[in-house]
Amino acid sequence: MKILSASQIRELDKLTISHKPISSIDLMETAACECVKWILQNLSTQNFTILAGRGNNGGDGLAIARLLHNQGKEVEVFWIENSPQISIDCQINHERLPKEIPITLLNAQNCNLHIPAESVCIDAIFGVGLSRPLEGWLADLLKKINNLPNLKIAIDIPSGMYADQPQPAESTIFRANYTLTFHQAKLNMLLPQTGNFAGKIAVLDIGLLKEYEREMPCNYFLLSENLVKSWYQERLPRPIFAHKGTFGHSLLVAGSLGKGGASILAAKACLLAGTGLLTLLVPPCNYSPLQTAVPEAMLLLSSAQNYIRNDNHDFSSFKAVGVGCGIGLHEETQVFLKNLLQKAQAPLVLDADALNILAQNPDWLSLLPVNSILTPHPKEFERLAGSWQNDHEALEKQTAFAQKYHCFVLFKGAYSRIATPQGKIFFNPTGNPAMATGGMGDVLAGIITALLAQGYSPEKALCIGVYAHGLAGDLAQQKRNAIAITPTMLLEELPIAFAKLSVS
Ligand SMILES: NC(=O)C1=CN([C@@H]2O[C@H](COP(=O)(O)OP(=O)(O)OC[C@H]3O[C@@H](n4cnc5c(N)ncnc54)[C@H](O)[C@@H]3O)[C@@H](O)[C@H]2O)[C@H](O)CC1
Ligand SMILES: [K+]
Repeated sequence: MKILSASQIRELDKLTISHKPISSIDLMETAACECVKWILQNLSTQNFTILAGRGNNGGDGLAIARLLHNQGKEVEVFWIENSPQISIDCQINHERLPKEIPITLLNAQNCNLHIPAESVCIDAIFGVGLSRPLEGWLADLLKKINNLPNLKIAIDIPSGMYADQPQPAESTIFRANYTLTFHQAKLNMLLPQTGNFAGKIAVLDIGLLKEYEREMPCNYFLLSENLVKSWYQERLPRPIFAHKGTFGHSLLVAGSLGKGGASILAAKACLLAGTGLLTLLVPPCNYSPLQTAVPEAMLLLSSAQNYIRNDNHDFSSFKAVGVGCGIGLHEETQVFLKNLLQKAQAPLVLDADALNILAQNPDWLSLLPVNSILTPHPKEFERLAGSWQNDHEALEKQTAFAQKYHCFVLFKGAYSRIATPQGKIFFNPTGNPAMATGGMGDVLAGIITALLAQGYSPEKALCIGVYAHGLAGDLAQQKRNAIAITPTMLLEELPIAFAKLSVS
């Protein structure tokens, strides 16, 4: 699914209106109907306060007010003079508002509002038409609303948030629990500095014409369940006469003194994600726990007791190699990594300390085999690529890095994003904040390595792996409504996540 810019969405809007054909007022009605459908399906609240502006986002809000009223809900409207003109469709929806709905005008002179605590607060002040940061009484009004305890829903985009441009520092933005967004999530909802204001995102289909979207140039995509399923199912069902050799032999280079757990987590994930065979290269200090916790794995031992060193093991039989989880930064481990980069014959996944070693030896980046997969969290990426002023600069750095070194860069976090050497970025919608616990990355590295070993291309292995990892995290979180989950809890759900991806 493409993540178009605000101007492309406006263009798609126009094309839909002229070619479908549908009038703009009817498109607005569809948008409002979809919002009300979502509200009725997801909330049992009786009272709603609509904050509507004077542009088309405000028009959506006024239509939502009418439709909720028609459903027997208690509705109150604050009509906010946020722009000198009233859009035509907003005016029509103002005229359509039933007289029973109380409406109060708010402007610079009169901006007092009282919202009962039990009322759900719906923000339809600004949509994607926002052209400058909110100031003065409007900014003060939003700050006041943000301090209220009410459940808050933003329509299309939280007011004050830019759709696709760098957000000026200190901007005032409506802080939503949910954002009901039309057609697609907007880029800034998926980025760390602004995304928090959107809360949970629900994408509502309002029937914009897909054939025109297809032709619009775009480098940003949101992974959809259907796309990930179709990629995963390319290698399914498993042949009846399959044997362990059919699904590849993975090598994980992981662990050091005090970090044997990382190798155990990566190993378990690699097995559950379907590698046919698994060997780990580990230091002897991790030998016993690994043999006990993961009896399925074979072990190669480093000749150094507590860390990995270059022992000239033969890696030629492995179909994929994952390196880095808990390996530490010992200088002999660094030599090992350099040697691996120079000699690797199988696709590589570089995680954690493998990335930190690269950051300490930037010259070695040129040794990265083409199409290697790097899986940094933001701090690791900063060590590799330098710091950034805002999320958009971080996105540019990620794209540039992937293109320069012809590798895939996964920037981990909420809406983890995957940069390809061709300049595309895929955002991942699965996962949740309960997954912010140590060891989650080790699990992910194991999963991606297993998918590579089974023969998926680096791009598909990475996208499927990230999606499945987040999905398993969502299943584990939902099982107990947990605030935090451990990687072990996620591992338990991994087979279910893959099973879900294996059915159409
Ligand atoms: N295809 C769709 O997605 C559909 C979208 N709809 C809704 O329409 C809005 C976009 O509406 P638009 O009239 O273009 O703009 P806004 O309502 O966001 O803004 C109103 C108006 O305000 C002015 N303005 C901009 N910035 C500021 C500012 N900082 N201070 C004061 N005034 C400002 C500017 O002139 C704007 O025009 C979209 O988000 C959807 O909610 C359709 O209803 C359905 C189809
Ligand atoms: K809004």
